Amino acid sequence: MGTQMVAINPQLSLVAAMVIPCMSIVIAKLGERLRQISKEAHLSLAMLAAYLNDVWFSSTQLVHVLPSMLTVKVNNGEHKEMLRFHELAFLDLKNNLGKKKMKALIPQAVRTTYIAGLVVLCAGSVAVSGTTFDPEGFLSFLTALALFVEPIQDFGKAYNEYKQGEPALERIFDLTRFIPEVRDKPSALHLNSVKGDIKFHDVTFRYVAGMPPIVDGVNLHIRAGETIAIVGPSGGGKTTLAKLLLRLYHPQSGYIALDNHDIQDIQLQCLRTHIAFVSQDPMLFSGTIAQNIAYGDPVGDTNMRKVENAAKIANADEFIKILPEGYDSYVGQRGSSLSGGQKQRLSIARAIYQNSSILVLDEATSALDSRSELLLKEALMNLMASHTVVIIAHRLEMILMADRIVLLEGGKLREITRSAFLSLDGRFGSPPDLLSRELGEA
Ligand SMILES: Nc1ncnc2c1ncn2[C@@H]1O[C@H](COP(=O)(O)OP(=O)(O)OP(=O)(O)O)[C@@H](O)[C@H]1O
Repeated sequence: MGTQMVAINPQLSLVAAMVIPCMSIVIAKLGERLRQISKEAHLSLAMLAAYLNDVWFSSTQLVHVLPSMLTVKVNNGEHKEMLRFHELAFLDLKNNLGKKKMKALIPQAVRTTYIAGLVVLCAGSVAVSGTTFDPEGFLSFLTALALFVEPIQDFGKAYNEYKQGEPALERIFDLTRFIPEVRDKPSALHLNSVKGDIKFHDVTFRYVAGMPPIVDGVNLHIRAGETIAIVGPSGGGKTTLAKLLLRLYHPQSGYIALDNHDIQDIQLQCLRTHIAFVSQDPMLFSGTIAQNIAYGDPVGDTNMRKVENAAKIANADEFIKILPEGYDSYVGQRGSSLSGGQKQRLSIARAIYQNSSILVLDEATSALDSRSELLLKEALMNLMASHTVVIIAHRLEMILMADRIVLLEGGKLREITRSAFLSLDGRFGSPPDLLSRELGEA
């Protein structure tokens, strides 16, 4: 088409060619604007989705109430939430409308720029050269030009589609390029079994650079098969110690050894297989009770015999059995159909199912009633004989089960005797009258 145009009118062809760079600049500028608008639209949609996920969960027929909705209701936050929803939905609507408008505007703006540029340049060159106007030749030239311009416009459209999708692409690349801070060394060890001997060597850790350390030069030896209780003020760093053991973070100095191997030299997956962790916030996933208990199964299987055994030890069996579908009952999103104590018992059952050499219980019984805790305590007594157990607790019943008690305060760790702990006057545990009674029993 280009050669035909040159044959019809070389002068006008040159002028038309000169408009193409102008058009490219317009496409690039508008494309950049579309990219920005698309990014804002992606962000507002993500914010709306995160908000809906946090507060609401829509099923096909109903809007189910999530635990977060309980907080909204008891704090009379319905009106505030409605406003927040409207604000986010409106922002999303505004950004998406802006994107659609921009997409509709770009082809028109490109065409207008091209025609206007062409008219100006043609008129200018005709005026300057004084060439006589040939309507037939000009018409043939325009026809050839229209056909020539079509692929350029298609390119413009494709470029804008790309610009529109670029923010999403950037996000995907950000995720795929993300390199976790804690990762396996190429020569990391795989340990088939561990005894459960744990040593913290002068471990110092802070979450934020420049802030005082949460854990400051901690030394601790937990022998295989021993049960140790970590006590201390709320926010003192007890959970952080467990997270360091699980290699969720790296200490800034010092190291932790498992069976005399620095945990940084052990394969991450292997390390976490040997440590069962029950968090203070029992986290259940959408799925059945059996699937939740068998979540940590090394081969991704659900061994029903092991599931039922773990549930019995965790004293969860009796409430599971009376559910209409027993172990096949769905727990709802984040276990929303279960009570706090039931969720806690399922988390404990999950840890027992894992059958690791080390069991870390982080406030694992805080939501249990006295009877359930007593039953669980008996079960744990049996487990303690063959496992290394770390108990992070405020409840005296749990603390006094340990062979040793360590106090973490101001980042420093020190071992204390039972009587020294009890003389702390219930600062980090149950009230003093209960402490005295327990001391008598102990
Ligand atoms: N991811 C994080 N980023 C920054 N600071 C954190 C993070 N996690 C915990 N912290 C801070 O570290 C400190 C210790 O938290 P940690 O959860 O270890 O305390 P804890 O002794 O287990 O408390 P509690 O008894 O209340 O459970 C707290 O001040 C907490 O705010």
